[in-house]
Amino acid sequence: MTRSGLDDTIAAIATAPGSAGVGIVRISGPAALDIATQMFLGKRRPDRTPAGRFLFGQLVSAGGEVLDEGLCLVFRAPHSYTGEDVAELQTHGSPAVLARVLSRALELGARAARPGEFTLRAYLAGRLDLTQAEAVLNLVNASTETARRQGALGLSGALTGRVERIAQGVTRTLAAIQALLDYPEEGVPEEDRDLPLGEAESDLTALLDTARAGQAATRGARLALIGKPNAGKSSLLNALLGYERSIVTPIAGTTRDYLEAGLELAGIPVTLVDTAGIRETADTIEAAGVQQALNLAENADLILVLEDGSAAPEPLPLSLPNAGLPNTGRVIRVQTKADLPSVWHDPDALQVSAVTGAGLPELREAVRAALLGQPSRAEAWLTTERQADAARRALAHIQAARTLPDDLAGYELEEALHALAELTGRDVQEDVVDAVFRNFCVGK
Ligand SMILES: Nc1nc2c(c(=O)[nH]1)N(C=O)[C@@H](CNc1ccc(C(=O)N[C@@H](CCC(=O)O)C(=O)O)cc1)CN2
Ligand SMILES: Nc1nc2c(ncn2[C@@H]2O[C@H](COP(=O)(O)OP(=O)(O)OP(=O)(O)O)[C@@H](O)[C@H]2O)c(=O)[nH]1
Ligand SMILES: [Mg+2]
Repeated sequence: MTRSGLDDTIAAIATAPGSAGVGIVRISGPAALDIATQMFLGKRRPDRTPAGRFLFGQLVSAGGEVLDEGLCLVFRAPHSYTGEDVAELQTHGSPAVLARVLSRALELGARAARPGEFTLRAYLAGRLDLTQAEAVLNLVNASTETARRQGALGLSGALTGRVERIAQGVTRTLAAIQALLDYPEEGVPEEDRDLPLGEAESDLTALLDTARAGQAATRGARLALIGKPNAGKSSLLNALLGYERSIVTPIAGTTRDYLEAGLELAGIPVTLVDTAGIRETADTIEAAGVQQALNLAENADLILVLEDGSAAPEPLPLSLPNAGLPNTGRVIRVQTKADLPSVWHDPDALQVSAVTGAGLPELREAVRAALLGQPSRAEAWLTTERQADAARRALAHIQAARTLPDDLAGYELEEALHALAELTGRDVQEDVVDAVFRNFCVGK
């Protein structure tokens, strides 16, 4: 996506594909109202209508054919979502109507908008910062109440506010250090050095602690069920889902290919992944399934390791690829078949029965705790890896500054401020911005 072409007028269908009561074609840019006037016939012309009005009329083709009747909303720069002149054509929401209305707008000189281009224009006009644009994306994609709340909080500027409070503390120390470099005899008082930096460090650490929850809530989480054949993986998947999705038999090696199913768990959109039981095998097909299971475990956000409680414990013949990663809490150990007499005991394993449902609430709670932790729901969370990465770099610079002499600390604090400004998007490279907007759909 380039910044050139901001003089263009862009158009797109803003509503979801498929049939709906109403559909919207949005046109934004200097020619928006002119284009609308040529394709919308009502009592008043859009280009002679004051901002904030809507008109009723007919949408017409080049040859004068009536495509549909509908409404035209008129926005005038800078008072619109994009900050530009905007016309919204609200029609009956069928794919056929919307396709004709959009192509008429394109015929009249609009260019098809790229993904996220309306919101990009709002960002470039300074109407949204980058965390707010990311929040818009979260709102558009929100499938759970937690994701919606975080989207709304982010759009209100709450995340930027959190980041800016941290930046203020850093700026205060930086100013004191710079004054000291000019007037060395004064010395930096502790209330301008250790206190604000200590606070910035703990606030930033708390903010970073929300990143896992923020990403789980907005992007969803993948949960792999891993274990030996017959451990009860498919049965547990079915029990968590509440319906028979996966084949269960007493034969070891029933599941060969992996299988995914979605559910909402504590406000997180979760994809459960059932996998082939892990064992050494001469069967080529099964061996491929075992390899796949290990890859799925590696890429999962959380791994449920299942072991049959009614059978003698046997270590998995293959070590889990994530063992020893710093990312703790990625494994939950589950002792299955808790309704049968158990032949081993391990206080670290959760006892669950897919048959009676015993232990399922505790398992759900363990998953929730592993994915969300305890971040305050009222506060804005980091919701993207981009944000978390910037926050991590800022934290590292602040921590370095706390141990360094003043002249070197000043440099670290400048770098920390850069990273925080990247987080909000106040100081950010064009390719980073492009990467953010690439994730949007067309029409947003
Ligand atoms: N039909 C429709 N619904 C929508 C949007 C839209 O663009 N069109 N939105 C977006 O996709 C969201 C709302 N966001 C918007 C944000 C600002 C303005 C706007 O025109 N602001 C002007 C005027 C404010 C006022 O009259 O008080 C401004 O800020 O100056 C419009 C929508 C959600 N619903
Ligand atoms: N009593 C009891 N039996 C269970 C439970 N869970 C699974 N089983 C039985 O254990 C056997 C294997 O269950 P599956 O769910 O197919 O095991 P799996 O881990 O998916 O096995 P593979 O697909 O072969 O790797 C079946 O006979 C299930 O009925 C449980 O909680 N209690
Ligand atoms: Mg199975």
